[in-house]
Amino acid sequence: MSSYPYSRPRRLRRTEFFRRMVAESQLTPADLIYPMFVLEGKNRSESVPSMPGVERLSIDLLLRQAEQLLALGIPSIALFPVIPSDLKNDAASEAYNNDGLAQKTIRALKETFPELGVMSDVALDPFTSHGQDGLIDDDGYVLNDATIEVLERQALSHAQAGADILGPSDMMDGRIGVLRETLETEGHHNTCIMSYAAKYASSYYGPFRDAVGSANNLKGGNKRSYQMDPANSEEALREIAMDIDEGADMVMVKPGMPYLDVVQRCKAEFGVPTFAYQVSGEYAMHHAAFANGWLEKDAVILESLLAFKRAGADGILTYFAKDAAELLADN
Ligand SMILES: NCC(=O)CCC(=O)O
Ligand SMILES: [Mg+2]
Repeated sequence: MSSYPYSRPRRLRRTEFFRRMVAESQLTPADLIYPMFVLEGKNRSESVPSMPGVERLSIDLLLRQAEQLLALGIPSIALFPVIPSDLKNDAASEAYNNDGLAQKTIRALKETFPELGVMSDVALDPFTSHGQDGLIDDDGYVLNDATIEVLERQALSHAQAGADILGPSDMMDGRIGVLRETLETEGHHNTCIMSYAAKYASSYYGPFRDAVGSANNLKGGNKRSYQMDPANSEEALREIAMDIDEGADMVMVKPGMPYLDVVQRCKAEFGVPTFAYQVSGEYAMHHAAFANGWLEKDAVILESLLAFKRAGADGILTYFAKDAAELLADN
């Protein structure tokens, strides 16, 4: 490499056409997955105060939104059901109800918009009375293998409903292998798994728990006995390696921006389709700054998402998906 004055990096920054010619990463609507919250009923929408612009929608309204997302070029949504408390119990039995809210929504989406990818959440926290992602023993410890048996039934019901992608977000050990095996045995060879492979016990999930109404159930409890310690990244690579080995088609790191180092290491080490989840707390803090006029909304949304691409992510789950796709269409 030659040095100054022969080399002047600013030459390639002088005009927009130069900057575009040498840009190393690009953000497109195809990189975005939009998480959506669905509730029972008709013509119902509820806002989530800690997530401005995010709404819980009944199936009819969700379908209308889905149409807009398709028009914007967003390839897939991630679906999260909001379950009324009288359907929650310690066994999470509503999770595998074939006529449950998630299952009904998946069917409606796939019937109406077969060209829109639907990813379902495989985890028990929306369905347990205690808000943990699994079954618990008398001490409140989340049981690994007993939980997997319920996840298996839940996953199968989602696959039968037509989900394109299962997103196990629970962090039980070994669940990817069990789910893959069940899918194969039951003839769902083409149902994909995007594993929440490195999901951290993060404090950035608060607004999501407001959105699905599990914050109260959790009663100040935490998920540190199964989700990862924010201190660790070697362990993340081991977790990801295990999930790939067990049959995950795609892997995810979560949260997003505070964990971009993990995203980068994952992509560099394994070269598999790698996704990151820009979680509710990241969305909320951006919005708080926008509302105060402290950050410029449009530019910061796009910069925050481009950062994931630069780190090596193939796609981003983000509540900004619609905003970003609209901005990209305008550009
Ligand atoms: N299993 C899905 C989540 O926990 C989402 C978290 C968030 O957006 O904060
Ligand atoms: Mg694991």
